[in-house]
Amino acid sequence: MVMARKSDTLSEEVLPEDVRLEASLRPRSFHEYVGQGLVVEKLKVYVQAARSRGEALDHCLFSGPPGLGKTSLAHIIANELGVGIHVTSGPALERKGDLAGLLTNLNERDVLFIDEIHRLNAAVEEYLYPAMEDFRLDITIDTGPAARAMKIDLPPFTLIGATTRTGLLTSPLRDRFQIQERLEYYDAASLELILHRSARILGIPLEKEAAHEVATRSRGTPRIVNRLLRRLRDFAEVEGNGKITLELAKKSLDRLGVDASGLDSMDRKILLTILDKFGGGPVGVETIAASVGEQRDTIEDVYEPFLMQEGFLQRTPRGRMATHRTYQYFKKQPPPTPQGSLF
Ligand SMILES: Nc1ncnc2c1ncn2[C@@H]1O[C@H](COP(=O)(O)OP(=O)(O)OP(=O)(O)O)[C@@H](O)[C@H]1O
Ligand SMILES: [Mg+2]
Repeated sequence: MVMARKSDTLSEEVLPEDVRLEASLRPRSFHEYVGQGLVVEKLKVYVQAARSRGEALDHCLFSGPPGLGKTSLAHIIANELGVGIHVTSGPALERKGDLAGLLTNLNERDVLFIDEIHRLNAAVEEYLYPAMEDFRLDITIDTGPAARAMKIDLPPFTLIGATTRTGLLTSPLRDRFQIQERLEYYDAASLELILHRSARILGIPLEKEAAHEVATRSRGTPRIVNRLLRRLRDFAEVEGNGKITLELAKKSLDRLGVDASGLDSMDRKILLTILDKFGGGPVGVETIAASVGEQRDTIEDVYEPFLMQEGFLQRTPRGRMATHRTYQYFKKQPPPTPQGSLF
């Protein structure tokens, strides 16, 4: 289990309490899965088609920032296909034998879900190619002069891979997924629906206006919405009458370091580093990572996509740059350039 490194940011890795919470709140069918409209519409068609032909669904690759619902989708697809799901992750498959064990245990049309598939090691990855393409395993028995190559037939199955960025996959692996979908950040309306659903399941009284406030301050991410709901419940029970009201939500979110634009403390730290230490950029992501004490991958997977979508950050060939909006947000004056104003 991955432990969070810092407690003052919203967007960090999965906390142990999330694992329990998510199991109870995870949507179980397409019907319960809120948002991602176009992706879900397409998947419904593919699933129905595969079902009616009695075939395994084509291999699927889901990408997108953490907490947007990749794992949930994999479980839903298996459910809707009416097949079993076997769950593992890239780092867990250390040796070819680990993968062979899983593959030879699959039933016909089952789903094999590999989370963090970009972290598969090269030997295991190559072993996966014939399994994906021809439902076949090429194994070698014995070593040295006695070594013999053997082929094992596998039942047709569906591999579902999840990754934060498709760019992290080698192209031979990526090309073997016939279905590739990218999950986007959720709009506030979808997050509100998710909040109300979670509040209902957990029995937490939640005002409509409060739900709207939380939804607009959750970095477009269902996992964060659910995490904040839990924290607000604590505030409501200890300092209020148990109900999450707009006033309580606003006050508690401020105290949690989540501002009105939904930026958390690490978001602000990154932007301020670019503004104050590097004159607004351009500055390389490695340098930013070192300055804020975060890993480069985390900056690229978790923080940058949201900051770029919200117009706080620009990626240029020479590095990351602050935008007009960043200066406005921090109430700072953009630096003058020889041509006059930068913007
Ligand atoms: N579309 C959705 N509708 C309702 N709830 C959702 C949706 N997507 C995600 N959630 C909620 O957010 C939680 C996190 O989702 P999930 O674990 O599927 O994300 P993920 O993309 O796999 O994240 P990671 O990259 O960290 O593995 C789920 O347990 C669920 O409660
Ligand atoms: Mg996941």
